[in-house]
Amino acid sequence: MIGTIADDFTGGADVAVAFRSEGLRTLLFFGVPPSSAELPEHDAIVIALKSRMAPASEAVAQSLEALEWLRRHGSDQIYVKYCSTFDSTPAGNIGPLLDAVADAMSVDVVPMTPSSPEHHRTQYQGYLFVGSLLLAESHMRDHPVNPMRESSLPRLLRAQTDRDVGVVELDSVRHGDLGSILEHCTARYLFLDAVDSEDLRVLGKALRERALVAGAAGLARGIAAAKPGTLSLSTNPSLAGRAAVLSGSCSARTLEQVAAMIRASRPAYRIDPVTHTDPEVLAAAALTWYDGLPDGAAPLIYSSMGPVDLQRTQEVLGVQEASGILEATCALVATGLVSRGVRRLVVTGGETSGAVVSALGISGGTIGELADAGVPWIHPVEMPDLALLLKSGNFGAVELLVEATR
Ligand SMILES: Nc1ncnc2c1ncn2[C@@H]1O[C@H](COP(=O)(O)OP(=O)(O)OP(=O)(O)O)[C@@H](O)[C@H]1O
Ligand SMILES: O=C(O)[C@@H](O)C(=O)CO
Repeated sequence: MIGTIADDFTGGADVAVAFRSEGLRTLLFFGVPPSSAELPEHDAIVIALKSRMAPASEAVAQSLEALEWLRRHGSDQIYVKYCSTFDSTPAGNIGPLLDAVADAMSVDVVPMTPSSPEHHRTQYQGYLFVGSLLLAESHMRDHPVNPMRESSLPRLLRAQTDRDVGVVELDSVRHGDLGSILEHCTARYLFLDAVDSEDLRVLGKALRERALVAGAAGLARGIAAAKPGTLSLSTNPSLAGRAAVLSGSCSARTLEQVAAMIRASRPAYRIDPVTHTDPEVLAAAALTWYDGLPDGAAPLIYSSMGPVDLQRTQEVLGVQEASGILEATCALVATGLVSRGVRRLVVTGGETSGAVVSALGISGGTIGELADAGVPWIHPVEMPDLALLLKSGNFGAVELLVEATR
């Protein structure tokens, strides 16, 4: 049974879809479940944490708790899911987190790759590409909270760990003896090139019995394909009820999706943390605006903004402070929307989703139909009449928010 530790909530949904797409019965939890949790039959468990941007010590503690829970509940393989654009800071948290998990499991070599061709992320000669651009030349260069200014995966990881880092180049992935490469590897971390889903399937086969593997949803799917289940993804939407979008991501694709909502003449309300810094005040104003909308409106409430405005806000308030204010505000707005009858709630951004899901008291959910690649509707255990779409910052078609809330 594959147990996965994902470093944010949208990433948890993404990797859960990867397992479900290969027919695995997959349970998705937000945070570490209680020991007493009764579990339905399953082939994979994903525990999504809010550890990506947390202080490294906190991220490590959360991950070790998740690891212990997963091993106690029958996981014989652990997958550490990080972002397909390797979102992290020079201090972590990918390195510290992997160090802690690998040490706890006494694992010598951790094979991995962020390659996720479905999301246009590929690894070649140890470099990470987004579409046809190197990571550091892509939109990730100006990511609002973790700008990525380096494209070499070994260099990125070496800044976060003292352990050795190696690369297996594409030619060896395609034509080499991966078993022997892994057996003779002296590096703790081994980045495996993969540029298409066939490469990931080859890797999945080679890694299906490894105790610990890491990467994004692409490799997770490769491994699942090597031990597929029998479930098919739901294709029957059966989604209904009042809809709203709450957007806290400032990623490039989200900005385009927000613009599409405005172009589609959806009622839109912008939360501005510079005018007020009290989340209660900001949320109350947004909800008062919502209360004035006509029945059936499917509005957008957002703080998403482009890099120039964002930088100005961050200079005035501080990066962490601005995030803290807005995440707390989104959490309050989400609670208010659900109590007012919203039944289809779309949230953009991993950190924002983490704040919202925690505020709603949702401990997990089942994976429903896909709104887009890696973006499933989630049906929360505690609120079966609510459908939740947690959208990764850079995922989805430009019209995704409009379409998902029709
Ligand atoms: N106007 C703003 N000013 C400053 N910070 C903002 C603003 N709007 C949003 N933020 C903060 O930026 C962060 C965005 O991170 P989040 O993880 O939600 O999105 P993302 O990084 O695009 O998503 P993902 O991790 O799924 O790719 C949040 O902490 C959010 O509160
Ligand atoms: O891997 C990705 O890109 C996503 O699942 C993600 O982690 C977004 O936060």
